[in-house]
Amino acid sequence: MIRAMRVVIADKFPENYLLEFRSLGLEVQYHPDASASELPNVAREAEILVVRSTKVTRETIEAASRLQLVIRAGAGIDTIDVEAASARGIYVTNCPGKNSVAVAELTVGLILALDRRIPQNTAELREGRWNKKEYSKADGLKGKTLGLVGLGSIGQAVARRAAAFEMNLVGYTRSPHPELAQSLGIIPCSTLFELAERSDIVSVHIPGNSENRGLFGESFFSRMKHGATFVNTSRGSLHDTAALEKAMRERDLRVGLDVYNPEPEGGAGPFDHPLCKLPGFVGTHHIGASTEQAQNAIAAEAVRICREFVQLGQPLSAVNIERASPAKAQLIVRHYDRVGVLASVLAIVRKYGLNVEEMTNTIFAGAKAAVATIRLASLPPDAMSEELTNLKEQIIQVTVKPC
Ligand SMILES: NC(=O)C1=CN([C@@H]2O[C@H](COP(=O)(O)OP(=O)(O)OC[C@H]3O[C@@H](n4cnc5c(N)ncnc54)[C@H](O)[C@@H]3O)[C@@H](O)[C@H]2O)C=CC1
Ligand SMILES: O=C(O)C(=O)COP(=O)(O)O
Repeated sequence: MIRAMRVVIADKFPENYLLEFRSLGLEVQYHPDASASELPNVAREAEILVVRSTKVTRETIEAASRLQLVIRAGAGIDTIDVEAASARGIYVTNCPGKNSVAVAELTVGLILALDRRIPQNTAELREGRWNKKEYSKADGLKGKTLGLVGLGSIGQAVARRAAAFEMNLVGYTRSPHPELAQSLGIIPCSTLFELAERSDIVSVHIPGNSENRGLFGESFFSRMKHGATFVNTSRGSLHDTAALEKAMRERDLRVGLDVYNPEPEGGAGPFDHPLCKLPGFVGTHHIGASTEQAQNAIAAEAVRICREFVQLGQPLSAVNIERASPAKAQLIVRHYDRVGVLASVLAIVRKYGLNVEEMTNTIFAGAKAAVATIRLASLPPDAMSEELTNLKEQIIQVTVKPC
């Protein structure tokens, strides 16, 4: 008997969207408080695993023997062992762009909070002190230069909001798009250091992958203007905390963070961080994506990806598909649509020791004939094409092309 595919949701998820998973014919298991160490057990029987920041380790991937798809209900995929998933042929997808506005709103909130010292104002009021004298000192944002590192979905959303504050915008990105930058009024910087030197406020919107680890260290902060502002709502692994502390103490750098390295697992727990006690610091609890609007948009996207997966057998936007195909040749076989034809073709390909990299089979109207496109690791010898052509009862035509 074929059992329904099981989707395990191992993080907090809007409950009304759980019904939508069920309407796809999926069996839903909801574990909102699962930790990374519980996940190998929780996901053991799952075909589809949906997570927010809960870490999906190699151990989970290897324990979940039925797993076919991991959906990161968010943007950053640094919490998932994508390499382990790829090694077992498991798709990994994220929900790009669906929480960008929420992160951009928080970024602007941090920038304003740092300029006007809103949390410090509130703390003094709570302690029963009126201190207009101290808190009357603020710069204002109009005419200040905001330097955006990363001009993807969130960087662009921040740029649009900063433009409303009449700020000047400079940007640095790995994937320059001059027309887009121009349309957003962003002046491109050719290096990260140029951005550091030109900006009054730097805001970081790049992934926390291994290449970007520690990108913001002493050499970057020492190029920032004295008294400038650094905001990171992307990942804690991107900045060097000790260098940031030094810059705060020696160069009056103001710092706004939503992300830390490390962060406590789960929703609540003790937290002791060296920057939090410094006067120029404003921070939040990795809540960039945590608005109802963003979580509904993320949940709707996770459901859409599941629907696509159930209907097509694959997600169309997995992050771990080999983009540069290793195939060197295409073997195109037009054949009769009969039992065993593809098996005969593949047996001959195997006899010649050729690895199949990709393969599709398209049926023509009436289901009498089909075309198989088999992409091979190397060009086959002429003898193989001849052998295939000789299968006259099964094969209509054989073509070989390099690719
Ligand atoms: N605080 C929070 O709750 C959230 C944090 N994030 C973080 O924000 C990051 C960015 O998100 P999106 O804008 O949606 O991603 P995105 O993929 O749309 O944009 C990232 C951009 O960064 C660029 N980039 C990568 N490395 C770079 C480098 N070294 N220098 C300059 N540019 C570089 C890429 O070319 C790309 O254009 C995510 O990877 C995630 O870590 C995302 C959502 C919520
Ligand atoms: O989407 C992202 O990359 C985030 O960092 C948001 O994480 P969260 O969904 O709040 O655990």
